[in-house]
Amino acid sequence: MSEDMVRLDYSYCTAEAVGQNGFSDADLDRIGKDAALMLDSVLPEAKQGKPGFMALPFMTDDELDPVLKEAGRLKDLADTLVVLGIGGSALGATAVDMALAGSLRNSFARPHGCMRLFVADNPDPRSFGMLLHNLDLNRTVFNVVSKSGSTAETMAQFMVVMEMLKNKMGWDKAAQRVVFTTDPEKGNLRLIAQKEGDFRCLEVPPDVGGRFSVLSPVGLLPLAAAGHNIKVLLSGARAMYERCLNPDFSSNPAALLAGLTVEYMHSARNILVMMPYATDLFGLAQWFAQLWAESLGKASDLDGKEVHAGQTPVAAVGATDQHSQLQLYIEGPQDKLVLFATLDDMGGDIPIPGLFQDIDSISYLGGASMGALIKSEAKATQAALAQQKRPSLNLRLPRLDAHCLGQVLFLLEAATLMAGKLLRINPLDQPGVELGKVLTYGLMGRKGFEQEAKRMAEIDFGGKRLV
Ligand SMILES: O=P(O)(O)OC[C@H]1O[C@H](O)[C@H](O)[C@@H](O)[C@@H]1O
Repeated sequence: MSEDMVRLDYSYCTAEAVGQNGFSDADLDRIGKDAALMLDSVLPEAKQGKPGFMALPFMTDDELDPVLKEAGRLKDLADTLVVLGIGGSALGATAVDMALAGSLRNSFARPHGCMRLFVADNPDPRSFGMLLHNLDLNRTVFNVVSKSGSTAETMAQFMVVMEMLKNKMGWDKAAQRVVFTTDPEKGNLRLIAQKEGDFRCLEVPPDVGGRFSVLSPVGLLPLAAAGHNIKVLLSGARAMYERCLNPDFSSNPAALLAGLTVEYMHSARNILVMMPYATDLFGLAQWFAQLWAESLGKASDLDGKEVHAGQTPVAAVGATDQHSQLQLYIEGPQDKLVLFATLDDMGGDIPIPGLFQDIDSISYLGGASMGALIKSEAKATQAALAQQKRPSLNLRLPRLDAHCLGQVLFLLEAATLMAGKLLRINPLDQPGVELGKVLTYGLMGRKGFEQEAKRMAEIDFGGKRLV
């Protein structure tokens, strides 16, 4: 196996490591048989690039060209890019930018040729207002990302920004500073682009759902503008695609991840904690939370039977959350599976100087390094969980670069699809989030949603009992 490969370590899911909460060889055989049936249905479609996210790693240079050209045009116009989008239209760009440029990326100047990237994903007037207040509009461009083109939060942000830009520089110049990423044919952004003419547009492939779209122009444009090598990101995803199409369960990391997590769901491990031991991977854990939650949290199975499937994802980060959540994971309810992610090469190390050698309780740190400390903590935490018969998995990344990240993104997407197939639910829709949306439309007075406004008056219990 190449040294560049992301590996899945499932040693802490075995009976040897966690007793009755782990799997024996016979269990693994059984899980493998179910997974083989699942792979029989997934692989022929995946080979055809279905569902749509399977084809994204294979975008050709011709398909990438408009993305790279647009990123270049934006860089010529400005040094700051603000993405207006939410959910799958926001989390992927944040995850990759945070991973590759660091959690503190917006606190310091970026290297030459790399735009500052802000992802404004919430219509919270306080935080959005503060961002707008601090932006120099002459040096800022905006990427409005919405597959549907109807998401209230994103459209509201767009309208606010457009008004500001228009007042400052007139409509035509303002429109040049805004690029849409949206469906090729449908939706309000497409309509506005057709009507107003001045807006540039990139396409979200119609068969790629928002939470699976990070490797489409949704994620690729902002990432290219921020200076990340999107071709290397895709090459990592391609390498993982090959491995996820392996019909042999025991060599297929996505099938293993899906098979083991679904098996744990069946034994009431209803919570999946993703806990990377790297501050800069916290965005990845948040991106994964949407992917896992929206894809697997379903009321009914493919036959319409009520199942209420799913596993609650929790985003944590090591070592930080050892000092906040770990107590619960080690001694609380036996309802969790922890998915660690660790880096073999932390990307630099900091030696700890040998100060205070007369204080035994800290002298051992002198001469060691921060990298050695965080790596020991990751190992110790997995082992400590196992001592309490708590299973865990570990995604081992050789290092934090675009190639490894491309592998991880694709692996988690493929595993999510496969988990959905094993659960016999549809992992590609999200019917449950609709009701809240239409009730909001009712409250906001949207035409055609008068019934929802009435309904809201009946079911709004908020504020009825205040203390
Ligand atoms: O890209 P958009 O159409 O604006 O959608 C943004 C988000 O909105 C929804 O509520 C969906 O639940 C998400 O899956 C989606 O990523």
